[in-house]
Amino acid sequence: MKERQLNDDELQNLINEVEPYANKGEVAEYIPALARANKTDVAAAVYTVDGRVFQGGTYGHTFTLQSISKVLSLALVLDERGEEEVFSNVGMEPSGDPYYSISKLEFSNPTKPYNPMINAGALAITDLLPGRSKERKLANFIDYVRQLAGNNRIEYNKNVADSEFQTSFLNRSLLYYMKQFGVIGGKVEDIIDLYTKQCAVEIDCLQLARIGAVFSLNGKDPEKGTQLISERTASICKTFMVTCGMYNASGEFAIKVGVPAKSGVSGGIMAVVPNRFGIGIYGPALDDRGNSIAGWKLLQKMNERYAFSIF
Ligand SMILES: NC(=O)CC[C@H](N)C(=O)O
Repeated sequence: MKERQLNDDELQNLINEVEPYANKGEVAEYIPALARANKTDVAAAVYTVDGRVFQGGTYGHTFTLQSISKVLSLALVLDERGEEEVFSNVGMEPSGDPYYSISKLEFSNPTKPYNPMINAGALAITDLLPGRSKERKLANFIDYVRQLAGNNRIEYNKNVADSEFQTSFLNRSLLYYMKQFGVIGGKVEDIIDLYTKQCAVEIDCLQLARIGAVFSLNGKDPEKGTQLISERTASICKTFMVTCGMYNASGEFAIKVGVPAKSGVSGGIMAVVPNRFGIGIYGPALDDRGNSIAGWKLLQKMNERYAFSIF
């Protein structure tokens, strides 16, 4: 088994090789609080399905989930409400457009966001989170992340949530458009409040790698063996990660790395190597399509060394 060679030193060596790429990227600035990230940070953790852990780089830091939260809210909503309800509101096709794009919404008839990994679809999924109030929905989401990450102190970062809430004009536009056509049941301001908090849930690489390991194990907790996500839901989520998880670079990522992965604008990437390990990466310098530039390179190098592409 190739991953036997993986250890902290190997991981650190690979991180050293990709660190220079961080200088070629830019941190996200459209959410003011994210603009303060340290551009040169690169960190990674690997959580194997038998519970071994490897870490390297600046791995102590926490960061916010941002778009990685989309795959977790989808998992929770699918298990709570079932496929039929979810996919009557949101589609299954990659859009090929940037995550914030509004253009395809107008051309879908009936109005339906293309998939749950772009903002329009993710906002529609947030509207379906279980709970009678937005406070309850947020608490349920955070509890869920805590279980997946194996840490019950996980919280959302209020500064990052406030900062996005005050500047989310485009996401509000997507919501108002969908509200007009009946895709959204709740109030726009409630959904934007909940969504910005969901995106601001704070995590570190190791916790993210552990969540990846749950997906690698088809939904099973790597320590307790309990089923945290149903097998069917885990499979749907992994499929969306392959087809849409790296935004409009998902096709190139499938060719160059070849595993389910989801990135966020904070610079996080969660990658899932089925039946082997979960990977959590943080590198806030982004490429022009919004993926961590060093994180992508690191996964590419890891695939070259450990041959984990599923294709
Ligand atoms: N790509 C992302 O990570 C986007 C998430 C961010 N909260 C937004 O909606 O704009």
